[in-house]
Amino acid sequence: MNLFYRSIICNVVTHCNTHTVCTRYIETLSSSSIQKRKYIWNAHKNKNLIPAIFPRWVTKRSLSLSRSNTPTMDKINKVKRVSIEGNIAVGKSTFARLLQSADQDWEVVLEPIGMWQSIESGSLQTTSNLLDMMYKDPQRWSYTFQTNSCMSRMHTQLQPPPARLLSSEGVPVQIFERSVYSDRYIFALNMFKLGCINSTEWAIYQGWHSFLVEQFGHQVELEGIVYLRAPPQICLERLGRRGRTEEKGVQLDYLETLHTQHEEWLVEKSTQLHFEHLTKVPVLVLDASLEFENNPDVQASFITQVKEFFSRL
Ligand SMILES: Nc1ncnc2c1ncn2[C@@H]1O[C@H](COP(=O)(O)OP(=O)(O)OP(=O)(O)O)[C@@H](O)[C@H]1O
Ligand SMILES: Nc1nc(=O)c2ncn([C@H]3C[C@H](O)[C@@H](CO)O3)c2[nH]1
Repeated sequence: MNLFYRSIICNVVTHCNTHTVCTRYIETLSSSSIQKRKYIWNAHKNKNLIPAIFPRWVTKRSLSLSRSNTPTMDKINKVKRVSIEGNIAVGKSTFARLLQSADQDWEVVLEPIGMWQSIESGSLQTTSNLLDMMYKDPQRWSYTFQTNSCMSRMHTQLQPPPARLLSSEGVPVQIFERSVYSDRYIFALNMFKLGCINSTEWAIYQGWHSFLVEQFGHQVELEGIVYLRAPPQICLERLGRRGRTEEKGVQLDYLETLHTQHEEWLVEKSTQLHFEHLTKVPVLVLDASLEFENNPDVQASFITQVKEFFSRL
């Protein structure tokens, strides 16, 4: 199945004009997805839409795959994909940097927050800070924010592993800070529960999220999740110390709702998931309330646990 999806991408690149891209893609979709074909075909007819949707998501990964032969695909498939999940300011980026320096076979991909803070809008070369807009007026901007954050996460998860990982003799791992899954099962769901995303927006979000995750198949699947767990009160203190301007209005109750979402998805497993593989992904829970930043003993213990976890995936 993995090779199946990856061969689609190779076809896309080999025939790089837009018309062929669409035709090839449509030909290779599963025979039961009539509706999906119609959707893509209609998109294809709108000449402005297609270049914006397909090639940007597939280009980077596909360029490397187009030159690839079966041994290279084997190497790509050997790279495991893991996400780091956890509440706001729990220490994911700090932990990710620690992992990056711990092992040459690990490649960390941080959350693209800079993109959300600086969205190019219009021809006047102005930028909008969507993160700020979302925090200031969540009712108005949450759906837009989730659309953008999920697209950027999708893009991130489709990036090919660096050459260093492909030539690794050990256990190469791509580590993503959050994922298309936390986008839906933590943030978007939380915003829906808080009434910041209405039921129509929620239905639309879920529709395209399922569609995209299913179509990209194994390329966006994770082999493991590391959950950094800490009480919301500790996250609030760290958030305050970090002092990111957009987050000034974040209150404890918001962090508590996000904490509940994490617990339901990753510990209690009571969140209703829509992807079979996701229900089976192993989760490593680490006690992130420990002040590990300046404590080499805690750091060493975390790295040992992570290494052991990765080796079992
Ligand atoms: N284990 C820790 N102990 C004490 N302070 C920490 C710890 N981990 C992170 N910090 C501090 O907490 C703040 C938030 O950390 P960081 O930016 O890594 O969080 P994050 O989870 O990546 O946040 P976000 O959810 O916004 O992406 C930083 O100031 C960092 O120095
Ligand atoms: N609403 C909402 N949806 C998301 O998918 C999402 N992902 C991250 N964030 C916020 C948390 C931090 O302030 C900041 C950096 O993580 O961005 C999000 N907010």
